[in-house]
Amino acid sequence: MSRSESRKRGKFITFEGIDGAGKSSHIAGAAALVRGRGLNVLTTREPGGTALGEKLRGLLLHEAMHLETEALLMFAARREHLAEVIEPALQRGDWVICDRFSDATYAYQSGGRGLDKAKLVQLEQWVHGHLQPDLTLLFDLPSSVASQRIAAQARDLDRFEQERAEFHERVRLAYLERAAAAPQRIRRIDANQARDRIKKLIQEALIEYCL
Ligand SMILES: Nc1ncnc2c1ncn2[C@@H]1O[C@H](COP(=O)(O)OP(=O)(O)OP(=O)(O)O)[C@@H](O)[C@H]1O
Ligand SMILES: Cc1cn([C@H]2C[C@H](O)[C@@H](COP(=O)(O)O)O2)c(=O)[nH]c1=O
Repeated sequence: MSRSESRKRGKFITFEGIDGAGKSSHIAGAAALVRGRGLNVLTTREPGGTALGEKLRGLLLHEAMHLETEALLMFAARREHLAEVIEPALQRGDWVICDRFSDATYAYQSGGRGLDKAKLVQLEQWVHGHLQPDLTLLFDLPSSVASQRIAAQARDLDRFEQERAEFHERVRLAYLERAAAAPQRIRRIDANQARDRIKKLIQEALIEYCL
């Protein structure tokens, strides 16, 4: 067995939630906590995280497309991301904190857009049947509050952010369903509270589950 094979695999942590839930604001802090324990940690995002994935992200966020094309491109970007970034890091023993992963495809493409979940189960099996996040932090927030946060940013909105409130509520419900189905992996965080309080909840979850 080679030295890299015998090394303990790093932890894979994902952050999820509807647009504007506040998850990205906490990724650097979570990474700092892990680094503070003497561990290497890499932060990344989906869709994206590789040169090709970032090009696909540009298309996904800004070009109209068939909903199956959208789901396939999400998984194509993910395949590249896993091969180029996530799996090598975990094998080195590094931790990976990823802003969204496959729970987002279930929530947005199935919950939000209505794609048959069975198709996503097949794609997930194909692309990462052997790997699931160790811990997923689900930032849960009513879509009305999330839209106010996005509106306050005063910038151009992408295709998903431009969707109606009902779309975002369906996405939220789909996330909550996934959390109920996998309580050992997905921890719901009430994102409708002060950043400091949320930071503390994240720290508690990381320590309890992984550190
Ligand atoms: N707890 C909070 N209370 C109030 N505003 C917040 C809170 N957390 C984040 N925000 C603000 O809400 C906006 C969205 O935050 P952020 O970009 O972290 O969300 P996100 O979940 O990553 O959204 P997206 O997926 O759309 O990128 C930002 O303007 C951020 O400053
Ligand atoms: C991974 C993934 C993402 N999405 C959507 C969700 C968001 O609206 C954007 C990404 O933007 P963010 O501001 O960086 O969160 O993409 C999706 O629909 N399906 C997915 O699998």
